[in-house]
Amino acid sequence: MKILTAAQTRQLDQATLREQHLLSPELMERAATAFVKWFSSRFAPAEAGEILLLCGPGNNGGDGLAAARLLQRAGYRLRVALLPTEKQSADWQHNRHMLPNSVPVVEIGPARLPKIDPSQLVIDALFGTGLSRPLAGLAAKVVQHLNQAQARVVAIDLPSGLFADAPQPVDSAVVRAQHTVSFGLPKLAFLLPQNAELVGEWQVMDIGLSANFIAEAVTPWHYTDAATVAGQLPPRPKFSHKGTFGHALLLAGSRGKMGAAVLSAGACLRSGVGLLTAHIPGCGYDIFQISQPEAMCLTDKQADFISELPELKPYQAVAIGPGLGQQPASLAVLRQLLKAAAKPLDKTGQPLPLVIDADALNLLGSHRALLKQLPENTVLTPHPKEFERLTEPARDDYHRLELLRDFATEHRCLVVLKGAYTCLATPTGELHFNSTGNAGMATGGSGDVLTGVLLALRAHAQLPAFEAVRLGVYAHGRAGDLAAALTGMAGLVAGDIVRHLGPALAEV
Ligand SMILES: NC(=O)C1=CN([C@@H]2O[C@H](COP(=O)(O)OP(=O)(O)OC[C@H]3O[C@@H](n4cnc5c(N)ncnc54)[C@H](OP(=O)(O)O)[C@@H]3O)[C@@H](O)[C@H]2O)[C@@H](O)CC1
Ligand SMILES: Nc1ncnc2c1ncn2[C@@H]1O[C@H](COP(=O)(O)OP(=O)(O)O)[C@@H](O)[C@H]1O
Ligand SMILES: [K+]
Repeated sequence: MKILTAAQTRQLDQATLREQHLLSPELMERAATAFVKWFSSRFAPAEAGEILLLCGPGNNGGDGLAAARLLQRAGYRLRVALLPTEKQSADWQHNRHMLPNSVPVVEIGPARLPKIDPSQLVIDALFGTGLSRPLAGLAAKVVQHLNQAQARVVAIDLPSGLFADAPQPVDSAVVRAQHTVSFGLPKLAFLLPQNAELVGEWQVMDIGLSANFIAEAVTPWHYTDAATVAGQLPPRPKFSHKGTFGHALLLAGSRGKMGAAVLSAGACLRSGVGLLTAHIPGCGYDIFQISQPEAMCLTDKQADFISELPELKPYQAVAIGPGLGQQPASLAVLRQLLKAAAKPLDKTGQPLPLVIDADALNLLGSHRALLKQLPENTVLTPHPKEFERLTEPARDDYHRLELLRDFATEHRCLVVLKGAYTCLATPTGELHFNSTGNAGMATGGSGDVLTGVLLALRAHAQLPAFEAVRLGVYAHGRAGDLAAALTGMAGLVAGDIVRHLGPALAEV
């Protein structure tokens, strides 16, 4: 699914009107109907009490007025407060005329702010994608008044004052919504941690916008949902054997962190790899062999950390990093690996697929000259702190996306910036946000599991690099969701994600 800018969203509305021979009030009616469908599925009229609808001057306000009419017809009680302006949009005026007189309407003024009860439901239809500058004056005052009231707020399309696709100055007035009900496609703003408390829980409703326009729209931003990855995992042919699905090598673990190696290995095995060999420090031999009997195991001459790189010929992909530690000898192994992987090992002429995680990323961050040696399409899986060590501190989440895009294009690699909407950056500068996963996965070892999943999928001969990583990130989050449905979020541990990888991959 694509994510468009606010400007493209307006063009999309226009393209839809042209293509479907609609009048613009008809499209607004679709939006309002979709909003009311969501609203009535969440709040029964009796539970909603008297709703306050705050209405701005543009089409977002127009959506609000149309929704007010439909809500009243559906048995809800509401009053409307209008933000005064010199001009209102044509569709706003149309819906103002359509609003029955039985809905009380008042005009807001500097000395006439609407009374808002903390227990009240408020619908925010002040501003949407047409916001052209940060809110000031009376509009800002209304938003601050609303936020102070601590009422439950449902925003139409966007919390008012929030830009759909760009940061706003700190301290600017933005509605804090508990729910945001948007139309057509998700907005970039919904996916960034800095906006979480403004957007709340969000939902996108289908209003039949032009599929042709969306297909042709050029955007770096994408959203990976179930439809994106459906059918992407190649089926296992009847006569396949363990050699068909690749032999993966995992370099992981150190004293006290053998669990990372065990979790990664388990995830790799549960993600369909044909064979897995782990190279681990001597101290981990019993731990590893007992907990992962399906994997083969090579032990390092060092007891507590990894200091040797095994012969790479047998392997179709290598992952390094989970629980590795940052010993100089392990850094030397990473150096050798980058050098060896860059030289094509087989007749395809492709470099050996690598997945680099955790301490291997920290080693790259403290020896940045090594970044120049990353083979093309290497997968890096930093969380925001690890990413900062590879680049620089970001001013905000939007700046972090810029740094991410620049990093992936400069080093021609696939960077998985982990988080609530994990963002995969590609060598061509695309950013793919993942839709699956939950806060239960914010627990030690979840990232090690992801490394194992990606290792298995990069070892799969029939999966191109980008598709493998996008699919792996999606399946990892989906496994977390399936696990949390059983354990609850607080009770979820990384091993639960491993146990649900099978069903998650079976779904796609
Ligand atoms: N087109 C369609 O058919 C559909 C559209 N849809 C709906 O339309 C919404 C977009 O509508 P929109 O483009 O009219 O913009 P909207 O967000 O209402 O605000 C624009 C108004 O606010 C003003 N304004 C801006 N910034 C301001 C500020 N800081 N402080 C004060 N004023 C400010 C601006 O004035 P100006 O910038 O010209 O000064 C203008 O008057 C979209 O979010 C969705 O809800 C759906 O119904 C689907 C079908
Ligand atoms: N709030 C969240 N919502 C969705 N996924 C999350 C959330 N928090 C963490 N995750 C996922 O869990 C994993 C955590 O990785 P990481 O921070 O490396 O953990 P660890 O180092 O303990 O293994 C990432 O894949 C991340 O996307
Ligand atoms: K709004």
